Amino acid sequence: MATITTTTTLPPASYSLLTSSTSSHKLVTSRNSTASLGFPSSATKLYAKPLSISTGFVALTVRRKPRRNSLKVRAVAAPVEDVAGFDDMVSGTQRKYYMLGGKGGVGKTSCAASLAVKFANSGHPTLVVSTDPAHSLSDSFAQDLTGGALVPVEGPDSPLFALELNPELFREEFRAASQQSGGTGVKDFMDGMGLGMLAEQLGELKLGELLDSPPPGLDEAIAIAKVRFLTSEYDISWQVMQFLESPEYSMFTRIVFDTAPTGHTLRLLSLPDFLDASIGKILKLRQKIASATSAIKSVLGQEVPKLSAADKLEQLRERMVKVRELFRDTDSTEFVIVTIPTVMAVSESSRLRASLEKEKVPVKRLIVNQLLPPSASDCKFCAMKRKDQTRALDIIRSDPELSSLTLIQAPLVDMEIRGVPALRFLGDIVWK
Ligand SMILES: Nc1ncnc2c1ncn2[C@@H]1O[C@H](COP(=O)(O)OP(=O)(O)OP(=O)(O)O)[C@@H](O)[C@H]1O
Repeated sequence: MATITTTTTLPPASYSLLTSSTSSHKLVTSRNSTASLGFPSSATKLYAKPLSISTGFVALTVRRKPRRNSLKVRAVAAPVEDVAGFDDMVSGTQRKYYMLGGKGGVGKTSCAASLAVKFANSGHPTLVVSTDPAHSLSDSFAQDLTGGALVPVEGPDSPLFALELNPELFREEFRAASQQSGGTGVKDFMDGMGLGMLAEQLGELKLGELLDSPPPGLDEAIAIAKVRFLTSEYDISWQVMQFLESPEYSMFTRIVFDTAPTGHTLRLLSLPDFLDASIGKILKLRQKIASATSAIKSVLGQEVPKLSAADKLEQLRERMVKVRELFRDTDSTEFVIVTIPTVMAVSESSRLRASLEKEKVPVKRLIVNQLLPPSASDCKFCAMKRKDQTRALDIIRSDPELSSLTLIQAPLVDMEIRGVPALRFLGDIVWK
């Protein structure tokens, strides 16, 4: 048996997570604590009254004790293979980025949050960022992490901060920049080209529709319209680069992204190329306008207003190029696909891997979450479920996109993964 000692001070309660003999994990508590874990008030509530849940797989026992002394949490685990390759993930002090993504509801946030906790407990100052407009980091950590700014997460041994990106921020900045220039920015371009009416018409269309075969000869106008109707992906990429460039983020050696469900994330990843092309066209158009207006200026002697919205676009374009470089850097970045053992989820993961490959985003690991734990006596429902899951695992093993990835199998735990202690527990199972 290998013994892992974590450094944690518990509130006046004892806490134990014990697995049945079928599982290789045990988390037990004893007195003699060594370090401090500040429990969030919401998590403390969890321990306020005795609680005992036990099934074939995991038993969670929480008992209040009168003593105020620190308690030592000792995780005892049977020898495990280095399945996830966590040693490799944790080694080195140069900054690394891990993006976790997959279909909605498969456990992206739980896996991302547990990885962030594990990094922080391994000594890395860590940041966990949610790029999902429907943030769930606060729910997962059972702490209020909202507000679009860095918020310290209470609990882990080394600094862990969370950031839930605000999808409206860039849109607001862009709007402000447009207003500064005394007009609506992009619309000024369109009006200047006699395309104001077209801009209005394009405004009725959805971005996705605009992406499909733009009418010939109207490339530039379409490009403008696309950028004008910014989606949350623009906001997110903008902020990702903004915070990565900012000095206050330089302390973090591990940054974990909890990404939005597949569709959003793919749009986010393909955005740099798309914007590079679109903004390139807009800037060309801007040049044309600038030379035309300077000719007018020389005739009429009028000052041409500065188009600061266009400057903003130029800045956005530069940032997009950096985002693309970051997403594709095999030395520092990795996209971890999270899935569940169902045929539907596996099919989507296969498509996601293919798309990531197309975008040249490095992928090495696949987490199959919520696998039924081994059991000697399955009920009829469990037996059926297990059969389905085995079939899905077989599909993964023969799928051309997925079979080469390191397969990380994470069990279905019979309690809600919520709060730092539960995330630590999940992390010790998943990130071996
Ligand atoms: N291995 C597991 N065992 C038991 N419950 C789990 C496991 N993994 C995730 N869950 C639970 O499943 C639910 C969804 O998980 P989570 O929020 O991590 O998924 P998600 O993929 O981030 O969802 P969304 O796409 O909605 O953001 C949560 O209630 C979480 O506690």
